[in-house]
Amino acid sequence: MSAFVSALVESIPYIQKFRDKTVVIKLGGSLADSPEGRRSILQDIVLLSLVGMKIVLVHGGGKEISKRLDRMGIESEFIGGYRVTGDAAITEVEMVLTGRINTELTLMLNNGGIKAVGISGKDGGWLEATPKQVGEGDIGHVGEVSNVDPTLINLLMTGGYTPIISPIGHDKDGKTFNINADDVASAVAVAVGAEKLILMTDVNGVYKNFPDPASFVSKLGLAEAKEILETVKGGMIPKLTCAINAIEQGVHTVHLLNGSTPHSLLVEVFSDSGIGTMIER
Ligand SMILES: Nc1ncnc2c1ncn2[C@@H]1O[C@H](COP(=O)(O)OP(=O)(O)O)[C@@H](O)[C@H]1O
Ligand SMILES: CC(=O)N[C@@H](CCC(=O)OP(=O)(O)O)C(=O)O
Repeated sequence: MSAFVSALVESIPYIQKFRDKTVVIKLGGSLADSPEGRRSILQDIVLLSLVGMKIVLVHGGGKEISKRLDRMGIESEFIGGYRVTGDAAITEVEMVLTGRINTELTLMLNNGGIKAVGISGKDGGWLEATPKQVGEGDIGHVGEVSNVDPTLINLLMTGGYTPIISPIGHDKDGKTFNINADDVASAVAVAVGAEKLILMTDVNGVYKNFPDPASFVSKLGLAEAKEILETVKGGMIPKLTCAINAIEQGVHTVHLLNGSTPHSLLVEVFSDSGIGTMIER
């Protein structure tokens, strides 16, 4: 049997298992410098949708936001992996996330062969937030998810549309919040009862001692994930935190994957071996 046929045959049980299941995929902004990686992820998403999985795509955009803020003369400062977001920054953040990245991904997926609809948390008012307390107190317009109403997302999926989500939320007074995209993906995965949450980033997954390749972890239970959370740094803090929260609230598995590796998404979902870090209860 050719390798091509073997791979197709190996994928049969996975296609059967995940048909009609909801999978939330988060695309990290760290992949902005890898257009090839991004294109292969979007192709994979088209394929997963065409074989019957219900995909919800949540995107970040940290790198592009930092570039934009730099051009505007606004300094980027992070506390615990979260961007301090003042009044001047929030307008730029929303413009990059909802105005640019969301529309670009939506267009690429529509041209790629599935029906995609871009939304932020403001459309239909489904994503409510409160000020996030980090360190000393709240850090401007940084939001913590306080409520997800999954009605709009479910409506889109039922109608055959793939929701593409920009992580911008709001409160009842009309204040706009910049929410970490991992946090939004995790909250959405819980609210829609997702089978899987897949976080695509620019590293292979979780390392016990980053970046020592020998310390890479391919499978983590909940207790071990909590232990490792004490040692990870930067953007891995919100990522691992939200992976743990998702599992504790009913999502079956969370996968951390390197989006720069071509078609890592297909390999992770459709093969026995997997390629990233899988976290399960
Ligand atoms: N223990 C660790 N394992 C893996 N990555 C880590 C670890 N500690 C810190 N990191 C950093 O976390 C980054 C991923 O977070 P982030 O840059 O926010 O990605 P994204 O934009 O995809 O959300 C990696 O590029 C890496 O530099
Ligand atoms: C509060 C906060 O930190 N928000 C993030 C939102 C974008 C994001 O999460 O992008 P990545 O997925 O690329 O990290 C930010 O401003 O960078």
